[in-house]
Amino acid sequence: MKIRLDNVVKEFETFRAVHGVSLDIDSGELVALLGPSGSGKTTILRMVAGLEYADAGAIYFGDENATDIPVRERGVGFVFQHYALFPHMTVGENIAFGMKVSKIKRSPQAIAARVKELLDLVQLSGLKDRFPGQISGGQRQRVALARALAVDPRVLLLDEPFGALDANVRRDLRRWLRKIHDELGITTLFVTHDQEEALDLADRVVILNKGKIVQEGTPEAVCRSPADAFVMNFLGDANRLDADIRGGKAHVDGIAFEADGIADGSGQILFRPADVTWREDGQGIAASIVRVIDRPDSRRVLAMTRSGQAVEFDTAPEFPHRRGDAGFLDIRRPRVYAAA
Ligand SMILES: Nc1ncnc2c1ncn2[C@@H]1O[C@H](COP(=O)(O)OP(=O)(O)OP(=O)(O)O)[C@@H](O)[C@H]1O
Repeated sequence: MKIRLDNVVKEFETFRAVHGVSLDIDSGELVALLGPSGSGKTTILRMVAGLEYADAGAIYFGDENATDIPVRERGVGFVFQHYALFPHMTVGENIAFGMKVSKIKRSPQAIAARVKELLDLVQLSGLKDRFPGQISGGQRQRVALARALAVDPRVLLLDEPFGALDANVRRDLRRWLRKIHDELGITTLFVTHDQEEALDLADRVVILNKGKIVQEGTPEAVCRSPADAFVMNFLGDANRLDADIRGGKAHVDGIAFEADGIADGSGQILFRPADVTWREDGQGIAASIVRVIDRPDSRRVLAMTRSGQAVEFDTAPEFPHRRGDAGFLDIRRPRVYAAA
């Protein structure tokens, strides 16, 4: 099922949480809405679900305008971070619940067969008779997904479904979710504020800031060509140096970087800590080392340029330099932006 958001607006009293968002999600696509807290991700998801009404704009499911269709008739399945399972029902009963109350009547045998099929799918076959209090958090979220899938939704909506789990479980579950998505091919919209989760899982990432889409594209596209300084910063560690832009060049501490098409004035260059090489041969921005921090597989070095701007970079664990050593920062893949 294709989903289309056409200039959707949502206001809470005087506060505009979603500013005219337009988005096309292809049938079978897994799209992540990624953004900082308060950027409007959940509000957009709730409007797609029908739990919240849009103040302006329209939401289409296929060719049908679904804007005014009530939640129960939209054919959506949800998994939320805190969408608790019914504690007094077993895992099997939780999964069966939606089928029992659905308008589509199924025989008890058909429901039992579907519960078994879903338990196999989420790899929890042995836990049918346990209660939610007797299984782990990761298992509970897998049951929640099975419950959402039980009624054959046209669209799956996931709001930080793994948000409350620890990092290793999260990583396993997102690989698992991707696999299930590939098997079932249900159009899926996934909300997260975790960059790694979005990049790992999604076909396409939609990055939001203050209720607006700032960039959308494949994980590769948003990583390799961040649209602006916000996206560059939000997707990972980034160094930022003030620059003076003149005649298509960005000048920082006497070094010039390409800045084609950027108007003269103040600007900034951003680059990743992995894209810096420390040199002693005079090539790059002059700097001195302020601190060296050990990490399991690398060293993170903090340096200060002559104009007093801080830069962090990553090196091999064997990096021999220490606090106070002078050298040069050779920067690869710098991105130049006009000052915000
Ligand atoms: N029912 C509401 N009443 C008033 N303001 C609301 C309501 N729901 C959300 N907001 C506001 O709308 C903005 C967007 O909220 P939303 O929950 O969509 O953000 P989010 O990107 O999902 O954030 P988070 O990652 O923290 O969940 C926030 O500023 C929030 O305070």
